[in-house]
Order: sequence, then structure tokens, then C-alpha cells
Amino acid sequence: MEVERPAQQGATEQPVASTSAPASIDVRGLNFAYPGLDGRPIPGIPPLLRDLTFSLPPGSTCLLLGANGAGKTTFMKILGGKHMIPEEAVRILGRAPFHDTALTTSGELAYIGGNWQRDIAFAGTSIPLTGDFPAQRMIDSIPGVDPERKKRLIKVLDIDPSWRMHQVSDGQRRRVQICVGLLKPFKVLLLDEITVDLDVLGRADLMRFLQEECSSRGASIIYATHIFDGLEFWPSHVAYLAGGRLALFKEAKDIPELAQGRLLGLVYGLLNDDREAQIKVRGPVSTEWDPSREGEVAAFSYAFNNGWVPGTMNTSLSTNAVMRN
Ligand SMILES: Nc1ncnc2c1ncn2[C@@H]1O[C@H](COP(=O)(O)OP(=O)(O)OP(=O)(O)O)[C@@H](O)[C@H]1O
Repeated sequence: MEVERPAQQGATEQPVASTSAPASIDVRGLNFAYPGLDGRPIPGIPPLLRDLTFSLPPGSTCLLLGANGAGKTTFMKILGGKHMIPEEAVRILGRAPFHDTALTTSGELAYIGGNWQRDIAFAGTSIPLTGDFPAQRMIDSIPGVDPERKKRLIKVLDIDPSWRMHQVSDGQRRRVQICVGLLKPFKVLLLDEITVDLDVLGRADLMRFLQEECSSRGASIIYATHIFDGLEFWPSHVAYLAGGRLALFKEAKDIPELAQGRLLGLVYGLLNDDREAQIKVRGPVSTEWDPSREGEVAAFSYAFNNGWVPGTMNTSLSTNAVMRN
């Protein structure tokens, strides 16, 4: 197998995205709250995402970071057109991702995330996937694909087309999932923590391939992850989500830790600051469980996860979440 080694830590040159072209991804004052069981905003709970504003030019490779529960997946799903939001709040390639369904059906906007399970969710229960088919059939099921691109992806992801999909390991299944998701030449790609199951070489090859896609075709990628090793070479931008806001959004060239090969140290510091800020706001948490306070605790935990700051609460719950699978 031919493998490409990841860039040396500490001696990295970050990609630079084009700044003169119109933005690939443009977010203007985005607020988002999940609705309660009655489908309405939950009173007294601020939006999960608050007044998010940023834009990425074509050719960007943006790392999206944040603690568990910070809202990364939610944000990526919004960008991917899976939640309904006001049309003007998010523009992908100048279009509204939820309302302009051609963006996703054409493959121009691609979202790869979540698990590919062996079970099929059906009417509230789940049925084991019993089909026996090779990886090649999954890959060939996408119509209108450039055969050279297909070959290249199979090689980059080191896929054996004869793998039986019900027998392969999680990492092998993940490789096929990623391959299928990348067959169409995207213009904007949203990757939500999809490299967890990949071994270190597989991940390095994939990240290098994705970076080339951005530099050669002007495509843009946002990649949300908790795995940072060897990624210093990859981003043109870094974003950190905390308390519903972008606590950091910078070009890679303005982040010395990347050139020094210390991305992990940077994220560790950001997570630590984030946690300390949360503790200051909420005080110590009781470890005693009182079942009579279940509703209150659920509301508290939601508010805590969202970095709610009493007194500065923004109650403009502008969005009803409508989910598109
Ligand atoms: N469908 C939903 N309905 C209500 N709340 C939700 C829903 N999905 C997620 N949440 C809440 O939104 C918050 C953010 O979740 P999200 O999955 O976006 O975070 P994340 O940053 O991707 O976390 P992780 O790093 O753990 O994957 C969490 O508090 C979660 O409980």
C-alpha cells in the first residue's frame, strides 16, 4: 500500500484560503434553540447557538472545536440544511441550505457525520441489517460519478471493494461511508467527527486528500473533531465554540501554536478556560439525586450545557427546529 506521511509537527505551513472571492459559507447573526416537547421554544432557556457570525472564503479548511455539548453537531447540521432556520441567517455558496434543496441533491453541499449502523431504525424499533453486499456495490450505487475520482478515493481510503458490508470492522465500514460521501466533487463539505474509527495512516491520507481538494478546486471544508494529533498542517482557519458563541475564530497564520505543532496544547487550554468559566457561572454542582426535582434538573442541565449566564440571558428564541433526516 502506498501511504503519504503526515506533515512533520513543528515545521508546518498552513494553507491560505482565497480572501477576494465571495464567501463559500456565510453565517449572519444565527440563533438556534431546540424546541420543547410541544414544538415551541422552552421558556427561560436561551438559544444553544447565539448570534453566530462568520464567513469562510473558497479554499478554506476550517477546524471546528469545542467541548462535548457545545453545539458543534447542531451547527454542522444547520449548515448542512438539516434544520430549518431563517433563510438570511446562513448562506452556503450564496444560497439557503434548508430551503434550496438542490444544494444537497446536486452534491455541491455534502454533510458526512453520524454513525452508519448495522441496525435500521424503523417505527421506533430497530431491525438488524441482514443484507450481504460488497463495498463495491455501495460505491457503485451513486450515479454520475467520475470513474477516476472513484478509483482515487478507493485508493486513498484503502478500501477492498470485495469487503462484505455486514462483516467488516467499524473502521472499514467508516472508510466506505466516507468514500460514498466524497464521490461527488463537493463545493462545501461538512465533516462531523467521522475519522474516529480510522487508523492514524488512514486519517492522515484522508486529511491530505481533503486539503488538496480545497487548494486545487477552491472547495471548502468544516471539520468538527476531538482528535487533533498531526492536524497542525491542515486548517486554514480554527473556530472554537463555547457558550453558544464563537469564542475563537482565526486564520491559521495568526495561531502560533499551529506552526509550533502544539494544537493539542491550544485546545487543552481553551477547554480548560471554557470549563472554568462554566463553573464560575453555575457554582458547584450537587451530586445528590432528588427525583422530585427531575424537571428542574433537566432544565438546569440544558442551561448549563448551553453556557447560560443569568442576567445576560438572550431570550430571542427565533427558531423552531424542523429536522430533515
Ligand atoms: N434533538 C435534540 N433536541 C434537544 N436537544 C438536543 C438535540 N440534539 C442535541 N441537543 C442538545 O444540544 C446540545 C449540543 O449538542 P451537540 O450534539 O450539537 O453538541 P456537540 O458539540 O456536537 O457535542 P459532542 O462534542 O459531544 O459531539 C447538547 O446539550 C444536547 O443535549
